[in-house]
Amino acid sequence: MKRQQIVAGNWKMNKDLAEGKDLAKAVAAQKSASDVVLILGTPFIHLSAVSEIIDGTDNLHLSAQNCHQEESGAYTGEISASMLKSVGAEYVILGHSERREYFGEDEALLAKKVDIALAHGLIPIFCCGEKLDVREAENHVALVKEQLSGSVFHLSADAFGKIVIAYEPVWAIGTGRTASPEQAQEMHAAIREMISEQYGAEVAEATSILYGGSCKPGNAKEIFSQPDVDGGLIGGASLKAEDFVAIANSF
Ligand SMILES: O=C[C@H](O)COP(=O)(O)O
Repeated sequence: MKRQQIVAGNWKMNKDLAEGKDLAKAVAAQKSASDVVLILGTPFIHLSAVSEIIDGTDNLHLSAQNCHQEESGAYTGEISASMLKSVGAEYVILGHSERREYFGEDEALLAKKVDIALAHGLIPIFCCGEKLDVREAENHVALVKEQLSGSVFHLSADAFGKIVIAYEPVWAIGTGRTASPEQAQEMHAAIREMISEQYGAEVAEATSILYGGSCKPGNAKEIFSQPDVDGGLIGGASLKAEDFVAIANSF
């Protein structure tokens, strides 16, 4: 079965509204006619406007970068999954290392976020990945297994079949230091094996696993050519339409 190829941009906390609209318009104007699913992961306040801009396009989709784990209530400053759905988001990035590091998000909390996102019809792009010390101690595969076990392996096979996994080695995020294609392939194959053990080969074969961490037009082709790499979660390079679309055209 052919897996979905996905290139998702994570704008993080960048671009004011006017700049974000310009970026979305530029991506919409340049996008390729290929089968690649292109996702714009915008700040919350951009979602409505970007949703209108990409409405009617073939392969452009909208993602949020986080959601709260509860349905609604007294959580000042927070945004719920149903709110995201109501403004046109189809995806939500969960478990990003910056959320883990700066906002203390752990596996138990992320499991709740994954559940509520799915309950509202959002597709989680679930991030996992090790820090440098873990990689150097060669515990990276075990660590990623813990992350997946704690946050997504409680799902039924049906529910798991809806999600996207993003492997992002923390040491490669925003550092200019990319995982080598071999390092990416090793981990992606290991993740697919974990999924296979949990849900069987069919689900594992159908799951899109994205690579993230200093992915750029110059290195995307080599990384995406690995058999278990199904695309990328792109930070810095997603802020320039030309670079983002060039990455999408790297399959
Ligand atoms: O979500 C995206 C990743 O954190 C990668 O960021 P980067 O491409 O700037 O290294």
